[in-house]
Amino acid sequence: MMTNQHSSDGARGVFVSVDGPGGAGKTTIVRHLAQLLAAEGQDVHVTAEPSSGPIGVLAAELTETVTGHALACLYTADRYYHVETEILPALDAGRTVVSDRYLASGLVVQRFDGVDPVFLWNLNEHVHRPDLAVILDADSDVIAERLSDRGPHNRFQHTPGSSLTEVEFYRHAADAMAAAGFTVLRVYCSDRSAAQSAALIAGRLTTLSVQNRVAS
Ligand SMILES: Nc1ncnc2c1ncn2[C@@H]1O[C@H](COP(=O)(O)OP(=O)(O)OP(=O)(O)O)[C@@H](O)[C@H]1O
Ligand SMILES: Cc1cn([C@H]2C[C@H](O)[C@@H](COP(=O)(O)O)O2)c(=O)[nH]c1=O
Repeated sequence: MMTNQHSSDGARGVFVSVDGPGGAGKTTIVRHLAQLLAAEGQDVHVTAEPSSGPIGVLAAELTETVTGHALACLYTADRYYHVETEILPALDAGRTVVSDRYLASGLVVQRFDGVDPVFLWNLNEHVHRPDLAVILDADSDVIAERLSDRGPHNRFQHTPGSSLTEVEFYRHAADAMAAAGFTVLRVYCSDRSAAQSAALIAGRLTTLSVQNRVAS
């Protein structure tokens, strides 16, 4: 995977991605996190994948009907476009970018269609690294219950046992990313409220910013 070039003036913003199994609470936690960071005075840009750009809109439209490698390529194309047109410009403007789904989702979701994780990893090889990749982890029974209360968002969440499989896929993705040198924060969110998970992430971002200031 590509490593990022950081601007030498230290003005570039911080990029945090939040991924994890369906129903783990990504969207809810991102909302709390954005509020916390904004309350600290940060200029926060919340985004998501699929992005609202043309490839993201197409991917979202086709998710129920297109499968496998073709869909993986579409989501990865959206990711590269998302980085180029939205994430990097926001970071260059000094904003804190929080993405609801990013690379780890790209390493996981298409595995439900049988796509080889090595293919997914290679496809994403040049994706911009988040400063902090948060991966939510949870007891699969807890998130299966949250999903059934809220209702599934996509075909991947209809399969019985999908929560257990997805938890395992995200653990594998977190291990692979950590082994490749990503800064990964695993947040176990079965027994934490969304606000508590967001506070944990915000705390880690503060530590990272202090470390980066000391290092520069
Ligand atoms: N501790 C918790 N943390 C986060 N969400 C929780 C928690 N407890 C219950 N929920 C609820 O779980 C449901 C799923 O949350 P959310 O939609 O944020 O998940 P998600 O990971 O974004 O799901 P998806 O991948 O399907 O979009 C919501 O109704 C949310 O209110
Ligand atoms: C990034 C990414 C997303 N998807 C799919 C999975 C879902 O159908 C949507 C995301 O919607 P949600 O409300 O956040 O669950 O996008 C995918 O298949 N592959 C990906 O890489």
